[in-house]
Amino acid sequence: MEKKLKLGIPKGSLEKATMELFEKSGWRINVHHRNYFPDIDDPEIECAICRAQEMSRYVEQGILDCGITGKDWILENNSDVHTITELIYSKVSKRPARWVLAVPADSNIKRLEDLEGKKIATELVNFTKRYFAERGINVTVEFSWGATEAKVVQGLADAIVEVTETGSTIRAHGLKIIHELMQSTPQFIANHESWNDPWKRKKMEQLAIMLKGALRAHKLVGLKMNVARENLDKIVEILPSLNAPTISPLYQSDWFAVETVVSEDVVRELIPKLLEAGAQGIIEYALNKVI
Ligand SMILES: Nc1ncnc2c1ncn2[C@@H]1O[C@H](COP(=O)(O)OP(=O)(O)OP(=O)(O)O)[C@@H](O)[C@H]1O
Ligand SMILES: O=P(O)(O)OC[C@H]1O[C@H](OP(=O)(O)OP(=O)(O)O)[C@H](O)[C@@H]1O
Ligand SMILES: [Mg+2]
Repeated sequence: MEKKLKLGIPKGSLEKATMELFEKSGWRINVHHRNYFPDIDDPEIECAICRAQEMSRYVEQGILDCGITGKDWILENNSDVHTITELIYSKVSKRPARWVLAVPADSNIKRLEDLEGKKIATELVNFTKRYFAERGINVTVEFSWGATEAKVVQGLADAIVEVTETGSTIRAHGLKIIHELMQSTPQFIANHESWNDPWKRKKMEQLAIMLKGALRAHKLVGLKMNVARENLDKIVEILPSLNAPTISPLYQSDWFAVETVVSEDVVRELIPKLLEAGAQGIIEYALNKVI
């Protein structure tokens, strides 16, 4: 029988970034309008789109072999799943999402303890209840279906526990963050039984290597240049490098090709310095994966 790995892709905030990551990793996923079973260009994988909030339950129950979802929802559901690897990306940046306690800017609630007897609105009910219970603070936690920031503004709750990435939604509602409860990043998780199946494990490991490789390549570029022997030490000293740079002699000459991988952010400072130190024929190129 043909073997297939059932892979869950999160719908919602992480969907676009996840699709882009798979594309960069070497798998093209094609979503059809109003259909939650997208095509993937790998006959060994079967994709399903499902809510990030429910993913870990489906993986735990074996409906899916594996999937990607936030650490926050795995903890909220208390799911018993195997974490293959953490994948550090977000909706718009590479920063982790943060679950924070926020109150109106003029509130006299300043610390966690000030919430004793108060009401909190959140989508992350179980986690929040546990968090306050572990600290011996009595609070009422109410489930919010979304647009949670509005609830403190409307006076429906004293505080909210909400996810933030850039902070713009919190700011737009005139709220202030008084505490961070957790940071959450996407996790590639597996059902325990699937992880113990050698064929499935191999396939999941292949995915993990390529997904991590594509993430590591983000913001990294390759730099290559020609350098005369007398300038070589000077150039190597200037170069920040993941590893030592590769240096190869040019054919029948006293020049060398120097190759390295650097962060994209430093290139604009680096290239003028390299030129000044005698490098020639400098090229910068994009990287798809760094393993
Ligand atoms: N603005 C954001 N920036 C980064 N990560 C986010 C953001 N919003 C949500 N996430 C992450 O995406 C996952 C799903 O988020 P969330 O629970 O808000 O559902 P959603 O996909 O946004 O759907 P909904 O429209 O119901 O909110 C979570 O793991 C969360 O940490
Ligand atoms: O700090 P920021 O970058 O502003 O991101 C935070 C916002 O992103 C999420 O909303 P989402 O887009 O998922 O909409 P939702 O209200 O339907 O959850 C989250 O619920 C916040 O409202
Ligand atoms: Mg959301």
